Amino acid sequence: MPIAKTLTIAGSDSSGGAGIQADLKTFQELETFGMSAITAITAQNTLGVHGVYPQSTEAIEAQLDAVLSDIGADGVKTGMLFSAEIIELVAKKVKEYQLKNIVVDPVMIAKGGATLLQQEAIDALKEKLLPVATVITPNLPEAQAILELEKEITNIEEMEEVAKALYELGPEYILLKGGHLTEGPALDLLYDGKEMTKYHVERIDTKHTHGTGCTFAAAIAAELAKGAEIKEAVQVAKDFITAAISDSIQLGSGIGPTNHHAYQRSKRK
Ligand SMILES: Nc1ncnc2c1ncn2[C@@H]1O[C@H](COP(=O)(O)OP(=O)(O)O)[C@@H](O)[C@H]1O
Ligand SMILES: Cc1ncc(COP(=O)(O)OP(=O)(O)O)c(N)n1
Repeated sequence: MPIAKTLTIAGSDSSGGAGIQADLKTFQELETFGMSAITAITAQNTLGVHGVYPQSTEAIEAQLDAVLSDIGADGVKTGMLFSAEIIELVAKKVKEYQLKNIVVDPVMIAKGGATLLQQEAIDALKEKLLPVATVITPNLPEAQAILELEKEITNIEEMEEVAKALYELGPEYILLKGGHLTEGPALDLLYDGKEMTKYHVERIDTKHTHGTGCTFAAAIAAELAKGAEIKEAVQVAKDFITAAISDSIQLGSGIGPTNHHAYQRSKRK
């Protein structure tokens, strides 16, 4: 069987734990052929984001056209898109190349607080990209920003209401991540317009969770690209990220990255 082709459209994280680097490691570990279009370069380490250098829409379009006109993609993950112009370009390319299996991780703010999506780009995200997404993977603060909610989302009942409201914006599926809940298990909700499916694992006691959202979304894209159904793709991604967090790596003096190789290693035991 030919190898499934996966494309990440995201920002570069120089420290290797999040962004393009996390996505490519995940694509590789899940036995797909990973490719990239870099939207922004970040100077980043375990202590935070020290600089953000967005690429021109010309450079991003050239990367996308080069890859998609020749090789194509069976699954796509979008991460840090930074501006309304970049979001509009990506939405245009999704339509132009009739891309399938689009996982939109609506990255907005890094754990250290740095802005990875301009505030004024949220409308473009809602109007242009969410309607063409197969699945969106917001964390709780991102869901709150998209829906312009004043109050924080704090429990499973509120998460269910939020998933339903996000579904009205047009994606085929909503995967609402509950990593930011302050107590209880690490719980995520998948909503398909009818049914809520819950994925939960015991919360792992570690501060080294840099890049968890990127890794999780990239794993979903890889599994969809290989032909998995959505529930199965999310289950593999949940197992992948749980193994990666369980075996997270203490590098630098801040929030370290997860271990992208842990899932394959645990399967071999
Ligand atoms: N401490 C933890 N233990 C186990 N799973 C976690 C932990 N923190 C996050 N997760 C899981 O990692 C994935 C990414 O979630 P989250 O941290 O909410 O995203 P983001 O990195 O976008 O903020 C989700 O499946 C979430 O449930
Ligand atoms: C270049 C880049 N893209 C995305 C992120 C955010 O990644 P995420 O998985 O949400 O992890 P944290 O920033 O929350 O650790 C990033 N930091 N850099």
